[in-house]
Amino acid sequence: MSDASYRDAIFSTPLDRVARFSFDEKVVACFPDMIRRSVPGYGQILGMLGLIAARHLRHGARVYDLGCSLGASALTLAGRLPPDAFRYTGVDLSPAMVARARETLAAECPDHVMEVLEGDIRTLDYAPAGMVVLNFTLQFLAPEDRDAVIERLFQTLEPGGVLVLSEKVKAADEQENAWLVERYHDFKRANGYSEMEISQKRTALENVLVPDTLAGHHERLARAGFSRAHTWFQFLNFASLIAFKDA
Ligand SMILES: C[S@@+](CC[C@H](N)C(=O)[O-])C[C@H]1O[C@@H](n2cnc3c(N)ncnc32)[C@H](O)[C@@H]1O
Ligand SMILES: O=C(O)C(=O)C[C@]1(C(=O)O)C=C[C@@H](O)C=C1
Repeated sequence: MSDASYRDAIFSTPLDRVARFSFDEKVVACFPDMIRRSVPGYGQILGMLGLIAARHLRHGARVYDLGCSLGASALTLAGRLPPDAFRYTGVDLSPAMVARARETLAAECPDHVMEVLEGDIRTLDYAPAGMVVLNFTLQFLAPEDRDAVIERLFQTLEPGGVLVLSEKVKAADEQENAWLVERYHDFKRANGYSEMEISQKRTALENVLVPDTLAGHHERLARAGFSRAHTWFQFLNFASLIAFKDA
């Protein structure tokens, strides 16, 4: 994957009009670099997926990775679990992402059962699954569509199944939120992004990536039927939750 991946310079020159952020070919070409430099804890969250699957996934069960982008979660799972331990189904709306994910997975994990579907996670016809990964994807759905997707995922999970939900979050307290966002921008500066890149990306993501509060996520999971959910990771304004369906 790294061979054909470029440094993210998408917002490095001044733009007359900053377009809405979209997962097009330009983003696909630099996505591994973009997400690593833009999401605090991304590598750690990915690394834990294999350990969580090793503990919670029924042997041979299906794993859905919704908004799978280039299939990074599939690569981590394949690095931890043998081929017969799970069947992977990645789903993404972006044709460019799907094409690259298919190439990568065929080349890197030829012995694992890996499929990547081009589709919308709001309307997909789901098959029963032991684990669902929703890493930095729910935040891109219109807020009014989120409840129905989480309810659908609850129904899709087998008894004893788990949902891993990672998201950019906002703090309910205004001052706390401002502090987190400022330090997040420091994090981006430290990772080599300029003021112009930070500000143009922020404009491009306005009304496209709409974060919920952590409490909002927990309430939605409870409404959908999950009996328990924990926040197991937080780094600045990025967090990951695990939700359990009763066995
Ligand atoms: C930030 S990326 C996810 C990163 C990825 N999960 C990872 O860990 O590398 C969000 C992805 O969600 C996809 N996406 C957005 N809305 C979607 C939808 N309604 N159905 C399917 N995929 C969607 C985008 O195309 C994009 O690839
Ligand atoms: O750059 C930002 O401000 C982000 O919120 C990072 C973020 C995300 O959280 O999904 C936004 C878009 C890209 O997909 C990669 C990372």
